[in-house]
Amino acid sequence: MKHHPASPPPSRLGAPSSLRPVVIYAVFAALWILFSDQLVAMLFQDAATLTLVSTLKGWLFVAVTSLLLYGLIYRQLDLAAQLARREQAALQAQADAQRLLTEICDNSSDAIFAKDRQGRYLLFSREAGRVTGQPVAGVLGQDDSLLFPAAELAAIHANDQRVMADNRTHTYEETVSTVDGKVVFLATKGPLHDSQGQVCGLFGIARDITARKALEEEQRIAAIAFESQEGMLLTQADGVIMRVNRAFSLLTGYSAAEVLGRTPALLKSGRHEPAFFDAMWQQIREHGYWQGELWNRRKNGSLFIAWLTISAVRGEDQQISHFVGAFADVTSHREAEAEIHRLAYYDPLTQLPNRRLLQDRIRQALATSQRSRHYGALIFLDLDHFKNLNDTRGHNVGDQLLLATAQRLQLHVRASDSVARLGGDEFVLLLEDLGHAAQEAAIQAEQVAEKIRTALTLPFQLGELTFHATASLGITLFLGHSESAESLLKYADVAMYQAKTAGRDTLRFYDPSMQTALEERSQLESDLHLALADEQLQLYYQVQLNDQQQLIGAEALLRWQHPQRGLVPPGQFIPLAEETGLILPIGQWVLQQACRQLAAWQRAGNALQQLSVNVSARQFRQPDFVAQVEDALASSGADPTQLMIELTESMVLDDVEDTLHKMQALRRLGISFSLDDFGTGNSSLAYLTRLPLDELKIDKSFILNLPHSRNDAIIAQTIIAMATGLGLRVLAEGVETRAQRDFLQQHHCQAYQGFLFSRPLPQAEFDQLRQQLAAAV
Ligand SMILES: Nc1nc2c(ncn2[C@@H]2O[C@H](COP(=O)(O)O[C@H]3[C@@H](O)[C@H](n4cnc5c(=O)[nH]c(N)nc54)O[C@@H]3COP(=O)(O)O)[C@@H](O)[C@H]2O)c(=O)[nH]1
Repeated sequence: MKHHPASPPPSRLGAPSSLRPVVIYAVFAALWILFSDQLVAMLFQDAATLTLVSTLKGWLFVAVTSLLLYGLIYRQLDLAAQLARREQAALQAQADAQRLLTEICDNSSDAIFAKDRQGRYLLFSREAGRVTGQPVAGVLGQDDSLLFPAAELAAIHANDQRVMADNRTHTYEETVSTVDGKVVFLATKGPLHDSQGQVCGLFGIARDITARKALEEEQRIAAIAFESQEGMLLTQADGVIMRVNRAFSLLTGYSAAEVLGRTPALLKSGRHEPAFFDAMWQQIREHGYWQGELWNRRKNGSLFIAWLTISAVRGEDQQISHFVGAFADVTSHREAEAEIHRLAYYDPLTQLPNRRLLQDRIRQALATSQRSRHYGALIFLDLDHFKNLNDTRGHNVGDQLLLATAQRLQLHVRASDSVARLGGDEFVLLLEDLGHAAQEAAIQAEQVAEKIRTALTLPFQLGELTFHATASLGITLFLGHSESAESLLKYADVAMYQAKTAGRDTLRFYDPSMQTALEERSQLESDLHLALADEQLQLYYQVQLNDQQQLIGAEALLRWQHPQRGLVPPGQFIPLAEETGLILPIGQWVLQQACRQLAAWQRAGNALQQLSVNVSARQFRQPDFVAQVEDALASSGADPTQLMIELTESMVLDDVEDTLHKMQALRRLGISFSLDDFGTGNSSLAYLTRLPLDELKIDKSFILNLPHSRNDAIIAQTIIAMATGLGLRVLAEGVETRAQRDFLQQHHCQAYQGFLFSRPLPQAEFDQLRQQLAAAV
């Protein structure tokens, strides 16, 4: 760049040009004085000298005048030259400034531009041309529609207008499409003015801040992410905590100030071995990452399970510079999962494995047995008469027995064996590793089963109740995969039923023939469901006589007229009905039918003195049993005094208070009571005196061997004496022979029932018998 000095060039005369005319005139004046005529005349007397002086004076005048003229002309010429030089310098400065501007524009990494009021480009820098992909020359005089899509023009235009309207500089972020894609510019735009100071356009300097914006966005997202729901902590490479988020404080109870400068070791729960952390850090060092669950301790000491991710952050030198930890409290998830697992695989009452888990364990045991060729065994256990306890004492007491049973079972198996509860009173034991030989395995399984059977006979203390339980057990052996888990369970179940059939409180091994019996039982059960609806049930009547052979009443006995099997005796289906709960509708039907028959006889003028009806424990324990009886009497119109309800000793003893309460209520209606099967239970004189009984029935097992059996004879006599003493009528059932009847009569038995007089008969035949008996009197 050239330098243009502001001062003019030095004078050739050696003096400043402004002094030059003064000097000239000063010299002239001096010389003029010197050569004045008077002075010359005074100084020089001769003419020649005077002429010479006069001539010199003339020449001097000419020289001075010429010099003066020359000075004037020179001065004018010098001024013109100066002016020309100044103009030249100004033009040069202008050109320099233009070139400077162009150079700045073209070398700037920012896009620089200027537009007129109409938005036409006046200036467009090289960078502006590059990003828009347009030649600079082609853009000048054009507006933005040449450069940007229509959708982007409005914002640019609005910004431009604002700058011009405000007449001041503004900075905008403008996002436009360029050859580099969408680019965010930080555009500084200011007004341009014309010579009158009017806004005539605008200039702009636009800087590409796309990368910076992206970085800012990343940082913003990272900041949001850091403040997420997950606990976050950032540590130095040495583990010292540098930063934690709010969720960290919420989850751990530690404020940021409390943990900064410390290490995450302050969260240690003490539940993990050092090896756990060694493995964790080794993985982070090798893979830069670890994810998993660990127990942590909050500030308040409580523990929680954290699902933790640790990521190593490496610097440019690839060395770990930081660690980022993110964790969520998954304690409730894990608890819920554990609860779901517990519910899915464990019995909620006893916490023993349930059927699902047992089946799984059996499958595993089969696989183990397949490999080892060692036998295993399944023992299926069912408590005897558990339903009675449940029905009579309530579910709470029943549950206590199940819990106590579960505990005893666990005491008598090895840790490697499994005890499961399938439901109700059914338990299964899975024994493994019983040796190579079947016989040896059977002996071992039997020993365990026997030990358990014996253990269960020891009294259970259920609250205030001392309870004696027994159980029936079925055993099946297995070796390898010869049978499926389901089949084995079925076999053990079948064997258990065999044990029940054999009189309970015993054990049986599985025999394939048992399966048939089980299937029959299950068929019977489904048939029984239909029996009521299809009116296959009937009441038979068995006469009861006094010692004068006179009819004093009858017992209603249930029969099932099965379409294929014929007449099914109650001994075969009443226990099944009790187990399935069908006894409730069946028992209700019996009551109603008995009352209807009593009323029919009454209406026919053939009233029966008394009709005994059997009631099951489950039926009697129903809270609305009294109402059911009332309903049967009311709907039939039967006389309550003709109805006698037979209860058993065990029923009465199960809950004496409830029994008493119901008996008293029924007694108020006029109903009488007979105590059935007397002598077979825990005969207790104490309760006999408390209950509103009318009759004792000596169980037929004591009659069967009379009069020969001395024991039975004594028992029968005692019962008769006791009943008489209590003012109760005594009835002997199962009287089949005259000898029995005679013996009983000798000992003052008052009433009799048995095949000697008649079998239970259908109503029509019973009516005929009654007529015959009446005629005989
Ligand atoms: N809950 C209900 N139980 C009922 C009902 N009907 C009957 N039962 C009970 O079923 C058991 C078997 O009854 P059943 O096969 O009818 O046997 C009764 C008589 O047939 C039988 N009996 C009568 N005389 C003799 C005899 O001389 N010898 C002999 N071997 N058996 C004889 O005794 C049974 C009557 O017993 P009990 O009821 O104890 O008086 C039985 O337990 C019935 O209770 C019902 O409707 N509901």
